[in-house]
Amino acid sequence: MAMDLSSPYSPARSPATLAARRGSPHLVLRRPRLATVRCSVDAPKQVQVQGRPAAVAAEQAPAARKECYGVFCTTYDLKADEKTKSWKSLVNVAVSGAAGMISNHLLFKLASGEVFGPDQPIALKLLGSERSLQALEGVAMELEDSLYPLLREVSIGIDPYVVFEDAEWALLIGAKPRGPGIERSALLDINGQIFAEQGKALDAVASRNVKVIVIGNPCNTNALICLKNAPNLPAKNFHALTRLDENRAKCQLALKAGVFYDKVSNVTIWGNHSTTQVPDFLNSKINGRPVKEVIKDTKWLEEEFTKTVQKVSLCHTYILGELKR
Ligand SMILES: NC(=O)c1ccc[n+]([C@@H]2O[C@H](COP(=O)([O-])OP(=O)(O)OC[C@H]3O[C@@H](n4cnc5c(N)ncnc54)[C@H](O)[C@@H]3O)[C@@H](O)[C@H]2O)c1
Ligand SMILES: O=C(O)C[C@H](O)C(=O)O
Repeated sequence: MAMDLSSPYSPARSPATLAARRGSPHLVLRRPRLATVRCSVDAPKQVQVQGRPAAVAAEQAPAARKECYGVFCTTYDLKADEKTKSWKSLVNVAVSGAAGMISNHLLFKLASGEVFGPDQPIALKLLGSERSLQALEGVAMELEDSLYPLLREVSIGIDPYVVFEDAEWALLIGAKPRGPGIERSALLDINGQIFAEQGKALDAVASRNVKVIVIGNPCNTNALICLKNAPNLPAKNFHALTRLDENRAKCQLALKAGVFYDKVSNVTIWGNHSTTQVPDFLNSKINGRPVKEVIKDTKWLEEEFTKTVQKVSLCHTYILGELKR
């Protein structure tokens, strides 16, 4: 199967390309509350927009209309018996910050079956910000062009109360990322508000057993904020993606010892995902032996190792920031 893994910042999603694809010299994007893009033998026919055949539009009462576009609108010409019999029932997965960099990696893994399995059809509900809506439409188009068999439905929107409806998974990535010289703690105010609102929205409209994974930083604090704003959902369903620092510490120890990282174990990070964190080399092991027995350079362990793990993300963030430009 051919896949398009191009970057969200590639020319494929430039306004000019989007406009050309729409057959208009200027891209005039409507601002729908929720636009639905369907790919399903089961999907009801959807209203066509922007230069697409309008035949199905007449079949729907105005009240039932939802915006959509592209090949999903016309419903694939698949016969129901082509649908794999062993497939599970459709799972609704909401992703926020869907036009951003992290999502651009994740969405295609979700759509391909890499995350939920090759027998798990998926409906993607993509939440963007007002500012990112145009890029979000580009993301939907790239998903559309990838023709993933498991991807049965894509919807995009900017209202969490609409996008999170019936979500069984909510992968919350959308947040203001750090810029050069900015610490994560400085983002707490603005990102805290985002996660308070999204917690309320999940509480109101998501599946009662929705699993929430917070990625947007500071992710552990944001997860707590989200959880506290969703008192009707099980607290055990809220998680924060905090493994990154452990992986970074493992990687640094492996590099210094000249071993592959599977030989490094028992690594713990004390403190928050910030420049005050303490990566614990005292209890870590390499090939089952205490790190200090393998890495004799105590100065490196006590100074450079800690600073590198604390700061490495800044370096990555700058590089990725450069790539975005
Ligand atoms: N936990 C981790 O391991 C980990 C790893 C990498 C990045 N991150 C965090 O993930 C977040 C996203 O990073 P990125 O590089 O994709 O940033 P990005 O700027 O490329 O994308 C963020 C997207 O979120 C959108 N957005 C902002 N507010 C929103 C809202 N209220 N609702 C929906 N969408 C909104 C923005 O418009 C943008 O498109 C950052 O907070 C970053 O620090 C976490
Ligand atoms: O630094 C960030 O905020 C993004 C990510 O969590 C990282 O550490 O690289």
